[in-house]
Amino acid sequence: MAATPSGARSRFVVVGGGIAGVTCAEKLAMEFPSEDIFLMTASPVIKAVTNVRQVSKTLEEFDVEEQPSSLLEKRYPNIKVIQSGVEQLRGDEHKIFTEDGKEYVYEKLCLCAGAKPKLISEGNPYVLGIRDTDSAQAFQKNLAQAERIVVVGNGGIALELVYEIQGCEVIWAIKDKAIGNTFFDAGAAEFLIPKLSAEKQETPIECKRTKYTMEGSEEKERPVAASDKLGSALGPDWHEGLSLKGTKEFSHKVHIEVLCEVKKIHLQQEFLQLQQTSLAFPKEVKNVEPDEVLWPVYVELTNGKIYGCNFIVSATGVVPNVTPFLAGNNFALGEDGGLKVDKHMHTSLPDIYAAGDICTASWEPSPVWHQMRLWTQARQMGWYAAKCMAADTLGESIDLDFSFELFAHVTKFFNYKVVVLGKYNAQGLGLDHELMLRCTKGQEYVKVVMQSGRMVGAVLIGDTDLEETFENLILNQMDLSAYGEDLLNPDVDIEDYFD
Ligand SMILES: Cc1cc2nc3c(=O)[nH]c(=O)nc-3n(C[C@H](O)[C@H](O)[C@H](O)COP(=O)(O)OP(=O)(O)OC[C@H]3O[C@@H](n4cnc5c(N)ncnc54)[C@H](O)[C@@H]3O)c2cc1C
Ligand SMILES: NC(=O)c1ccc[n+]([C@@H]2O[C@H](COP(=O)([O-])OP(=O)(O)OC[C@H]3O[C@@H](n4cnc5c(N)ncnc54)[C@H](O)[C@@H]3O)[C@@H](O)[C@H]2O)c1
Repeated sequence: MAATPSGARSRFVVVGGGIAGVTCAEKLAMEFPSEDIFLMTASPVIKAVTNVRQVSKTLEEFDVEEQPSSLLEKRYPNIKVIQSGVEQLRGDEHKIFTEDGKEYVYEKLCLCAGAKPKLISEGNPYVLGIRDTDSAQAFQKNLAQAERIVVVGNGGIALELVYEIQGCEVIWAIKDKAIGNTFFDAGAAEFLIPKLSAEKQETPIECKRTKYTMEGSEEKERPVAASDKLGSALGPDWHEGLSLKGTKEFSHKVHIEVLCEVKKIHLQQEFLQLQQTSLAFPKEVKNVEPDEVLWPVYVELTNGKIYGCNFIVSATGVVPNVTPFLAGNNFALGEDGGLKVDKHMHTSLPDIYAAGDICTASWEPSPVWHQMRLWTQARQMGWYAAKCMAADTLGESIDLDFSFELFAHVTKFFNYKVVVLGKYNAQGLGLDHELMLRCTKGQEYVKVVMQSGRMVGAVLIGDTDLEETFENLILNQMDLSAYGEDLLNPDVDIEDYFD
C-alpha cells in the first residue's frame, strides 16, 4: 500500500464483509499475492464460508461463520480490512470516502454491500425485519414476550419462521393462494402444510453457526429495535441455536390468511379511537377478538379482518443497498433497484464491479438460470467478479462461469431437504410446459417441469436422491419423450438409464 497525500491507495478495493465481498477479496488475494486488497465493511465481523461440500456439479452446501476480521487477515496477509462504512463514491475520480472521514483511491472496485429488508412500513417500531445478527436477536427478544405475532410475506424467511416459532400464535398473511410462493407451487404447499399442525419434531441438528443467546429479557412495551448499523445477511440454518419461543406452552399454532395484504397498521390507542367512529371502521371490517382483549398493535388486512398482535414481522423481500453509492454516479439500475452488471460482473461505470445481493444480473442468462438473492449466488458472484477483475487487469478474456449455467439451490424447509433446479416453478415459460409429479405423503414430493420433451426444472422435497440425475438431464437437454411417465416411476431406477 502506498500512502498518498489524498489518502490510501490500493489496486483493488472491495466494499462489504458479507459472503460476496469476503469471497471476492479472498480470490483477489490469491490471484495477486503481492498486492494489498482493501476490504471495507460497515460491520465489525465478516462472514466466512467454511466446509464447502460439492453436492453435485452445480449444487453446493457450506457452513457460514461470523468471524472477527483479524482471522481473515491472518489467513490472507495481503487483505487489509477497514472497518468503516462507505459514505460516498466518486466514480469519475476512482475514490471512495468512509464515515470516519478517510479517502481511498482504487484502480478497480467491487461493490458487495448487500441488501436491506423491504419492510411493509418503514419506521414503525412494531414492524420488524430480519436480516443480520442484530435484527435476529431483536426479533428473538420480542418473541420471548409475545403471545401472538403477524407474519407478512410468503418467501424464504416466512417459511422458516412459521415452522420454527413455538409457544406463540402466528397469523400468517400471504398474498397468494398457497404457502411458499417463491419456492413452491400449490401442490408442494399442500404436501408441506400438515407439518404446520404437527408438533414440531425436535430432531437434534448440529449447530453450524454462532449461537444467539437470550440476554436478560427486559420488560418493554415497545419492541426492541435492531441497531441501524447494517450487518451481513444471515444464512442457512440461522435459527439453529436461537430459541424462537413465545410465552405460551403450545408448539405450533399457525393461522393462515390467504389472498390478502396489509391494508393498515393501527396502534392500540388509534384502534380504540377508530372503533368508536363507525365512519372509519365500516361494518364489514371485522375485529377477530372480543373487545376486551387489548393488543399493542392491530393489523387490518385487505380481506376485512383485523388481528391484534404483539408485533409484526415483515418478511417481504429485500431491496439492494445502493444508496451510499448513487450520488453523483450515473449507475444503470435494474427494475429491482440493483446495480446492473454485465456478464463480467461489471456495472455501467468504468472499473466498478458488483456482486451478491446488491447487483442485478443483466446479461442474457442461460435458459435454466435466473438470479435469486441467495447465499450460494453471493459466493459464486463474489468469486467470479474477482476473476473478472483479474482478467481485465491482466488483459485476458474470460468466459461466464459454469455456475451460471443452471440455477441450483439446496435448502431446508419444515425439516425437509429441498432442492430446486432450473425453472423449478416454470418461471417465464407461460403455458408452454408440462408438469410431472410424484408424491408420497409425509415422505417426498417430486415435480419436474418439461418443455418439448426436455427437462427444464425440478422441485425435490425429501431425500429423493434424484438431484444429480436431474441436474444432468437439465444440463444436457436430452429428449426424454420416449421415457414418458417412467421418468418418475419409483420402481424404475432412473440413474441406470442416464448415468
Ligand atoms: C434470515 C435470512 C435467511 C437466509 N437464508 C438463506 C438460505 O437458507 N440460503 C441462502 O442461499 N440464502 C439465504 N439468505 C440470503 C443470503 O443470506 C444473502 O443472499 C447473502 O448472504 C447476501 O450476501 P452479500 O454478501 O451480497 O450481502 P450481505 O451479507 O448483506 O453483506 C453486505 C455487507 O456489506 C456491508 N455494508 C453495507 N453497507 C455498507 C457501506 N456503506 N460501507 C461498507 N460496508 C457496507 C455490510 O456490513 C455487510 O458486511 C438468507 C437471508 C436472510 C436475511
Ligand atoms: N432457505 C432459503 O433459501 C432462504 C431462507 C430465508 C431467506 N432467503 C433469502 O433471503 C432473502 C429475504 O427473504 P424474504 O423471505 O424476505 O424474501 P423473498 O423474496 O423470499 O420473499 C418475499 C415474499 O414477500 C411477498 N411480498 C412482497 N411484498 C409484499 C407485500 N407488500 N405484502 C405482502 N407480501 C409481500 C412476496 O410475494 C414473497 O412471498 C431472499 O432473497 C430469500 O431468497 C432464503
